[in-house]
Amino acid sequence: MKSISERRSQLRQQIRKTRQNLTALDQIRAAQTVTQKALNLVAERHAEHIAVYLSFDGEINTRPLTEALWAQHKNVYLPVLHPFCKGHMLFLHYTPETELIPNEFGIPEPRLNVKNILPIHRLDIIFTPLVAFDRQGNRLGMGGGFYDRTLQDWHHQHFIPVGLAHQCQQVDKLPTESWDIPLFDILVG
Ligand SMILES: Nc1nc2c(c(=O)[nH]1)N(C=O)[C@@H](CNc1ccc(C(=O)N[C@@H](CCC(=O)O)C(=O)O)cc1)CN2
Ligand SMILES: Nc1ncnc2c1ncn2[C@@H]1O[C@H](COP(=O)(O)OP(=O)(O)OP(=O)(O)O)[C@@H](O)[C@H]1O
Repeated sequence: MKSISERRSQLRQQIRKTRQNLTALDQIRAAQTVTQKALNLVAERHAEHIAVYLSFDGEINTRPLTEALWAQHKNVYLPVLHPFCKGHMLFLHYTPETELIPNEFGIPEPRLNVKNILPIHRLDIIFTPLVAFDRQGNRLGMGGGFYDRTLQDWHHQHFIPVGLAHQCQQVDKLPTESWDIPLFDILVG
């Protein structure tokens, strides 16, 4: 019998490969569907401060959503790896003028500037990347535990965490760890 962590890393590899193999047309359609669902949720929650992420590795493309949010004069934020608190993230204001520099994983992020940090408790929605999810709303990420740490205890906070995913990322039941807390919702494209 394989350990939970072995099963999680095997699943991570398998679904990342499937996701990377989606066609350009699949990607465009999925992003359109998810953008519409996300904008509906933003309106329903009267959300003003919204965290997104810059997509890579076949993740749902958040660019159309980001541009729609800017057009609605919403405040948009991106995760930035914490410079010395290993495994933690900060959320920085993101505008079309924001200068981006690649982090240690090659994902572009805003240059760290204390003036642009928004404390997590002021966010209304955190749109969350994920590799795999199940019907219960559990998520499996890239394996760094970054979002796990940010989202722990979210029921006692103001924001809601909402995953964005392709249909092919759904599994029957994820092998979960003690720190996994189901998301508020997962929008599927
Ligand atoms: N778009 C996006 N941004 C994000 C995340 C994400 O999942 N998606 N993260 C969500 O947590 C954080 C970054 N987490 C990551 C964790 C591992 C790897 C990665 O590529 N790992 C390599 C091996 C490790 C290495 O190169 O040091 C791999 O798996 O091949 C990338 C991002 C913050 N920003
Ligand atoms: N709430 C937490 N507090 C402390 N450590 C944690 C927490 N959540 C996860 N970790 C640590 O982070 C590591 C990676 O966790 P896991 O495999 O669940 O990441 P993931 O959900 O795939 O990644 P991510 O959240 O970055 O997308 C684990 O080995 C675990 O020790």
